[in-house]
Amino acid sequence: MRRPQFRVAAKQGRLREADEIRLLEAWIDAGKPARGTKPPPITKSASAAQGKGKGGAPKAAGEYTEYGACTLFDELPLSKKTKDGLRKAGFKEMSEIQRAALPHALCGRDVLGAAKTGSGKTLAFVIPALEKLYRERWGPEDGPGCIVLSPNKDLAGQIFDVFKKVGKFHGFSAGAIVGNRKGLDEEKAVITSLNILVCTPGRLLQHMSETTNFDCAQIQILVIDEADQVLDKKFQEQVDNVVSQLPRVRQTLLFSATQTKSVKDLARVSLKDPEYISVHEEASTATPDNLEQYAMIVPIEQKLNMLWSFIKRHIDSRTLVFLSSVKQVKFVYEVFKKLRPGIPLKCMHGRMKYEVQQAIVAEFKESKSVLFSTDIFARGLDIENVDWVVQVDCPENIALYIHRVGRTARYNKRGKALMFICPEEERMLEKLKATESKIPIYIKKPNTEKLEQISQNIAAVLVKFPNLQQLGKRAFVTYLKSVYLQSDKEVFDLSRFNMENFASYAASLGLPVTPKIRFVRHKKNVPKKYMEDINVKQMKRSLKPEVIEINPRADGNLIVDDEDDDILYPKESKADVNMDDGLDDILYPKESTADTNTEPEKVTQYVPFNF
Ligand SMILES: Nc1ncnc2c1ncn2[C@@H]1O[C@H](COP(=O)(O)OP(=O)(O)OP(=O)(O)O)[C@@H](O)[C@H]1O
Repeated sequence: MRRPQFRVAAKQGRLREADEIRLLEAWIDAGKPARGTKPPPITKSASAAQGKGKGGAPKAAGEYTEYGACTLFDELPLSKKTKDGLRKAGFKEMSEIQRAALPHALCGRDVLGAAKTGSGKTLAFVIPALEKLYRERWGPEDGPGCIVLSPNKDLAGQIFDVFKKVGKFHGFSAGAIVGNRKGLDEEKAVITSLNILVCTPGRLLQHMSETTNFDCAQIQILVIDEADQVLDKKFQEQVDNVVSQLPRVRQTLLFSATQTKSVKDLARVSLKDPEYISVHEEASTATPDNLEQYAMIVPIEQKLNMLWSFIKRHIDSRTLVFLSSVKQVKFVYEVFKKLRPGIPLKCMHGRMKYEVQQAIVAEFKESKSVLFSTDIFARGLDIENVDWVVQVDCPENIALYIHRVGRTARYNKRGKALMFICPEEERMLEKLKATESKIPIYIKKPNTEKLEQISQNIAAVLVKFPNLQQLGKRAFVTYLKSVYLQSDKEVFDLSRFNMENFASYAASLGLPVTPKIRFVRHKKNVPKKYMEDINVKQMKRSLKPEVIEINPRADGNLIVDDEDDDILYPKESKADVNMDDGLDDILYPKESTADTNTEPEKVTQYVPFNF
């Protein structure tokens, strides 16, 4: 039994909170910015005026200041607990997006926020979420009050970490739902009691339909990070289903560096009279100012040589390398590791267990190294001091380019980005260089004298490690598949490559022969035996069994016949092979045990946390 003095202290604490909430509510109401307004530019005199009646805390009882103009977190109408959390985490001055979005979000308005990568959008929604629940006096017994949707579990984990830091002194329970299917039961046991849930739409929906007593009818605030991606067609069904189960009266905040402008998308989440906040709309570039961007025309068969030479010449850098498929990431990582470039190598992709990914990110943060990754980490991943982002494979579109390069030059730091572009995909370069794209990218000529040729060395590695040969073959096939499945045919068109390109690309991967791939078209739901194999004749005629011939019909499905189950039947509209919707182990077959870079599986699920 609690001793009386504890009860007295608890009661006094509650009363103090109630007083604070009353004061905050009055302050928020009295000083709220007019709709559609932006904060004034920061000038020295404006800064000095803070706290003296312009944007500081209330001067006297009943007298409130406008907070739309302030520059410091301390000057906002925030609870002491949030201010203490911010101070402890080292956040003092607001970034542009925070200055612009927080005053509107704090007074309960819906916000559609856009700002460059690395500009601090996370705090622009974490703070209002904490404050909303605090002012509503949300308690553990009230269940879920805030949902944050993120496109993948890694980003969910990262957002959760920010909640943990800033919400340290609050009493909410929160969790990032980041586990695999095995952890579902464990999640079910706690999810109903979490106040703040950070998760992917797929996993949330799964709980909505399978977890007894999991009720989101009281949700006060819905946040969608990377909103353009989460509202994209890949998540459409899931998001619509989730939103249909949330109350209509709620606050909604959408953020992204490349924001959706589609009215239809916005209608789907029923934004009410939202504030459109795009702090960098007038900026001359869509990418961070401190980012140097280069592109290099590199033939497909020279990409690995170029990558290797780059790594060897940047052994004192922290470099993030993007490749287009899991198989490529694994292959390049394994082979380069065997060739010992003189800098630690790591690899990361969406099929790894969450804890393994976390450990790899932590190691990458610690030491100068090269991290090979799929696009699962193109968005949101916040690692300080990444020196270089290298895109070995062409990004699917301009938005993806912006997010990939945005992994460096974060929050006023400097950074560099380099993209390899095959001559066959040069159209992408034109698109990036177009005035409206606002991407200052410079063409760099490859220095062929310094280019190390490593195909022979890779071939030797493959002889020594036959399982890598299989992996190389799969990397080859999945690369072609990823190009084939891209929707932008102006950029991605396999027919622009010729047989020699493919043969030398295979040789550059150290493969003794070009893998035999047949692209077969067939009508939907037509049994395999009736499929029209258009290439057999051509292949026989040319007597080249490794012929790759592509001749898809507009409505045709693609079959890659290489006896590799998980690439045999690519999902069409859900073409992103790296997409993580929280259901990865349902969508994709388990990896074979030959996967050498994943640690033993642990059952990971949620990471609940009581603030
Ligand atoms: N006011 C601030 N003062 C100091 N550092 C900040 C501030 N706001 C954010 N940061 C830091 O800036 C970095 C980038 O922030 P954040 O990840 O929120 O960017 P973002 O805009 O969401 O980027 P992306 O679009 O790539 O997801 C983080 O390390 C964060 O801690």
